Amino acid sequence: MIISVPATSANLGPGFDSLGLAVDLRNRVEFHPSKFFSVSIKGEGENNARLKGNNLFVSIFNEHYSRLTKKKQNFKFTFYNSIPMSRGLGSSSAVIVSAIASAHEAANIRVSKRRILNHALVYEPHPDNITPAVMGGFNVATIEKNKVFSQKKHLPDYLKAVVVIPNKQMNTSKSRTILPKSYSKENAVYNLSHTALTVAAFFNEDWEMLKLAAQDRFHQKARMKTLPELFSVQKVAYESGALMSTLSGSGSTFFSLAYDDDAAMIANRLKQKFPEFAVKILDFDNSGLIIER
Ligand SMILES: Nc1ncnc2c1ncn2[C@@H]1O[C@H](COP(=O)(O)OP(=O)(O)O)[C@@H](O)[C@H]1O
Ligand SMILES: N[C@@H](CCOP(=O)(O)O)C(=O)O
Repeated sequence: MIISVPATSANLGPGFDSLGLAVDLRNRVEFHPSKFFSVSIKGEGENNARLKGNNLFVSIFNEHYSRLTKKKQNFKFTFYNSIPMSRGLGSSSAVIVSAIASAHEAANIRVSKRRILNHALVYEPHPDNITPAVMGGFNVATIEKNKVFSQKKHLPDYLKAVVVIPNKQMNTSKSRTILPKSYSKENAVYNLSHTALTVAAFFNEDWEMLKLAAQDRFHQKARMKTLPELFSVQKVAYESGALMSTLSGSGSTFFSLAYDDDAAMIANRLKQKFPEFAVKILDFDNSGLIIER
């Protein structure tokens, strides 16, 4: 059995903790019961010894497996990781979602995606990454009484993501500590109206509206200042035809959305100007969590 979960780009400018979409870059896990516990990692994190001993996936998996079965069982886990860690592409959400889904599969208990999402909220209290990780597509999400309420929009094939992935890791919880504790009414209204416009533009497929809509006064600037080259990344992406260009999650990745026909040129310009950063063109993902039995 293989369980896979896509990378996600959260916030999308003004939609702090509420907007996110999924891209076609997946972490996969295979597992089966075994006499001895073992972890093998291929791809991202394969040289990180810490992940063999103290692994977020394993601790969440064990918690759910013992809750569901009241039993202890060793498993052999093989991880195939494509999502870079702490770069604003939702690696922690992917791990949380796949661990919860895997534990249910291991316990032979069928569970809805919505339920997996609500379990995931316990480990990641903002819903903007976990929602597209589970559901795929573009999502707007909120929390009421410890549950996620969300709406999804499928993303068309003629759009691509162009992502610039710096080498620098930005830990999400640390990056949240640099944000202001409160915002003025003016800035709150600014973000509220821009988030609403971004959501409407996605649902109405008014892609040309996104550049104006996806402006933020809550978090981007403060975070980008820790890696100032990101201001130039955004400028070059827009000059080269990006429809929107925002910090991905808490960074350090920069996410741009573009028409299929423009994506290669945008990526080439970004590669040329920022040879020190990885640049990838990705499809959007509309599936979210996939369980292949
Ligand atoms: N493939 C993985 N396997 C195990 N743990 C992971 C994996 N990916 C991410 N993590 C955990 O999530 C942490 C990164 O979380 P975070 O800083 O929120 O990054 P991101 O922005 O990518 O979600 C890592 O330090 C690690 O504890
Ligand atoms: N809304 C969160 C999103 C964090 O995304 P990540 O991919 O960096 O974990 C935030 O802005 O802190």
